[in-house]
Amino acid sequence: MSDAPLAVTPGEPAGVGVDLALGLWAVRTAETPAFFLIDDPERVAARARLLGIAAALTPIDDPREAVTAFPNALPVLRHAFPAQSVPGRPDPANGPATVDAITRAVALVRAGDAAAVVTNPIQKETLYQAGFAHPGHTEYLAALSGPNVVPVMLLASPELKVVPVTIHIPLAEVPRQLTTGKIVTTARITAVALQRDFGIAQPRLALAGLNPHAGEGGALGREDGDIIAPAVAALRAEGIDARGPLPADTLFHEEARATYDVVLGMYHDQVLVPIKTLDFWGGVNVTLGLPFVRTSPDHGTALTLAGTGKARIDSLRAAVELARAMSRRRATAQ
Ligand SMILES: NC(=O)C1=CN([C@@H]2O[C@H](COP(=O)(O)OP(=O)(O)OC[C@H]3O[C@@H](n4cnc5c(N)ncnc54)[C@H](O)[C@@H]3O)[C@@H](O)[C@H]2O)C=CC1
Ligand SMILES: NCC(=O)COP(=O)(O)O
Repeated sequence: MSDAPLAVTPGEPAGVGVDLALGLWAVRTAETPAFFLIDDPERVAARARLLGIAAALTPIDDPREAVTAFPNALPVLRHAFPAQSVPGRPDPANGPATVDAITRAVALVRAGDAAAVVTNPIQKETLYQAGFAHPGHTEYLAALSGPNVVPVMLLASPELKVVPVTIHIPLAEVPRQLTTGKIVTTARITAVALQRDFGIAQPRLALAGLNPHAGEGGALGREDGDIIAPAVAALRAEGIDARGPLPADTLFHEEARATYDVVLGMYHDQVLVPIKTLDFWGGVNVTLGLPFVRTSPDHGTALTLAGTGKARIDSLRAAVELARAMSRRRATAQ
């Protein structure tokens, strides 16, 4: 299935997702992986006109038509949204259809009609208002995949790979939710994925401390010694090349980056700030631990840019290319 088309979701209809899909298709080359967008063809055509993109669209009902159509027109798998989508103005009325597009993409990849899922950004607050009960794609995709699936968020760029052990929770909750078991499970899934999906035979994992100076021997916080150090010991006992807890402030400069393949950080901003600072455009969000490949741009809905033509396609392009590479690698390994 590695050369099946990629299923691209629209994300927030009032955001930049559709602009990016149109923009990427418009600058496609022979090397661009074929993809189809799950969306309303009329809505996509209207956005193309607004953007001044002379994109040909092919409405499709069967994703298998996408590969043949792609060189000549952007294949759009028909998907209805109940409310008009005004760029920059999310409407919770479109929330269920936004989530349904993700659900459809997963069903298609699991049926073998798509090689991977590439999601455009969702406006999380708007989906919460519409009743969406998951923090984001990561947890929703895991829920769609089965009861025992533990998802791990990886942000990957040529410069750096990072994994937040805790993801979308309030900062005050981090010390409460951080456990040795959670760190070990996250690290195991990460190590397996770096081998399988990125071809790194012996991945080197650097685990950041939670507190300043990794706790300074307990004087600046006890979690580093009590929770993270035992996780590192357990991982090393299993043969995983893990180091830490390491002070986070000196973990991301160039020489430090040469000493590991991935950093596991203890909370979202500890690792997303460095990667988005180093490489906002080349970064890709990947969900590890799923029975299929899922990638996404690392940025959000960029509401103020929707419909303006100013949104950069780079991160979606990187997400599409990484999805293709990962799905090919998995197919070859089977
Ligand atoms: N995978 C997903 O579904 C993600 C969703 N989000 C959601 O996106 C919404 C907005 O989040 P923000 O924190 O404002 O982040 P954001 O990434 O949408 O915007 C941050 C800044 O980057 C700029 N930017 C983002 N994408 C760009 C692009 N393609 N080209 C040029 N400039 C771009 C924006 O204009 C803004 O100045 C939130 O609801 C958040 O939850 C955020 C990250 C990932
Ligand atoms: N900050 C990363 C992010 O929001 C991505 O979340 P998800 O929707 O991919 O789970």
